[in-house]
Amino acid sequence: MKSEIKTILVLFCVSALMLILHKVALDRIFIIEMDGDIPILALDDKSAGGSSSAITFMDGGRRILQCELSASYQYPFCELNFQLADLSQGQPVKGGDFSKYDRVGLWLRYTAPVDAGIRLHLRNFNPDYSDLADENSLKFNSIEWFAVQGSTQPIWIPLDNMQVSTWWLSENKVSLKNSGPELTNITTLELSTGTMVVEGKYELEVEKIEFRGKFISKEQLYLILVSMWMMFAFVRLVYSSIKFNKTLRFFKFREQELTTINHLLDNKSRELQDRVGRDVLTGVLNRQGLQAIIFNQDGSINRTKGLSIAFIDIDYFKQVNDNFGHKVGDDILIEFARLIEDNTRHSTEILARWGGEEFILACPNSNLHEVELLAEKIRAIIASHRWPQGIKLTCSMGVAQMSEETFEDFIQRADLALYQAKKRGRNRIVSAVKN
Ligand SMILES: Nc1nc2c(ncn2[C@@H]2O[C@H](COP(=O)(O)OP(=O)(O)OP(=O)(O)O)[C@@H](O)[C@H]2O)c(=O)[nH]1
Repeated sequence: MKSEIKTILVLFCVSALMLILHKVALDRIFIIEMDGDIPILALDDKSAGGSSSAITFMDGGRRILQCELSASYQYPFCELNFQLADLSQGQPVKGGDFSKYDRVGLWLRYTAPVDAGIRLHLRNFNPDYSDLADENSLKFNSIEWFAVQGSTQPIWIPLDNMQVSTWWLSENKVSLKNSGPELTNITTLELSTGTMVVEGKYELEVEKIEFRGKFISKEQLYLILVSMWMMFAFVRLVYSSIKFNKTLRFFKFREQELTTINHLLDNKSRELQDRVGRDVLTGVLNRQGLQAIIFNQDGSINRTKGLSIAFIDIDYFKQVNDNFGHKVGDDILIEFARLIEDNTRHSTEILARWGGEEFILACPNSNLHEVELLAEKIRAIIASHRWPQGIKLTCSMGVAQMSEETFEDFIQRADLALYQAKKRGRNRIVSAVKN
């Protein structure tokens, strides 16, 4: 941001400097010296059949034109003729390109019998309409102005004010394409007496003629400035978009990272929840796990057809521990749980370790008769299974179907039935009395 402000300030200063420089400097100047190399002639209307006479000479650095104007010709004139290019036949015409200048300054004094005008002609050569054999075919880019006598020096004339004389257009039958002012190949500059003249003596003193323009036009300067600012805006836009994309990519990456972490946390939390609900030794559900399945969120019991359980207890398990050691006891517990799970349907028959050597087989959609049949099947499997170390193992069960009672009362009824099974000699099933 800081560097951006710096750049804007620099651009602003450069723009201001360029505008100021353009205003006060960077001038293109061309001076026509009165006693220099440029041939300067005095011309009059004698060549057109008139009888005016003109002479020129230098006086203290000033070019003087003295003219005796006679009305014998329809358009009498005298002029100072500055020859800027060689117009000899057979040579390519190399005039001056005055289109590069904005204005011309004239340091002159004019004396006339009346308040007469004065004319400036910039004659242009263009092979489209000019013929070296005919001096009159050079285009007349002209201007005539009045109030010359006593005017402040210099007189600045904007070159945009030059116009092509209409008499010249019609005399030379110039096409529309070539009818506008043209200053690219100026061969001659003429300072001539005006159109509304009377007979008498005229004198023109010229000290200096100076053309001025700018090396860079206003339009070019504005184009450079606008391009500069547009370039800055473009670079800034590209930079911002790259930066934005980078930030976007970073945030997307972070989002992916967070999603992965969330997944991991989810899995961990599920794993922990699972561990809390499972018995560490046998891997089957524990008390908590069973209750989480049996109870709904609102505390009600999840049953459609009915909930029946078999409360299972291994017979004389203490003796197993005592005779074969706790480790064997553990292995027996693990195998006992696996055997029951292998012989039940996991989707509808849920085994949980209630504590010690006690298990509950819960059947959420079974009635008492169905669970009695299942219990009997399991009892027989346990009793006939080949246990390690040749151990003979049996189990007793109390089975019950839940009725309108609390879960605790229901378990207690099944427990009582189990107690009865133990009392009646073990390795058997007793159904709980109905509530
Ligand atoms: N190895 C092992 N033994 C356990 C575990 N939990 C409980 N026991 C043992 O299980 C035995 C249960 O004994 P009792 O309650 O007297 O019952 P029993 O010997 O099975 O006799 P009845 O139930 O009356 O048939 C105790 O010795 C406990 O130490 C366990 O996780 N591992």
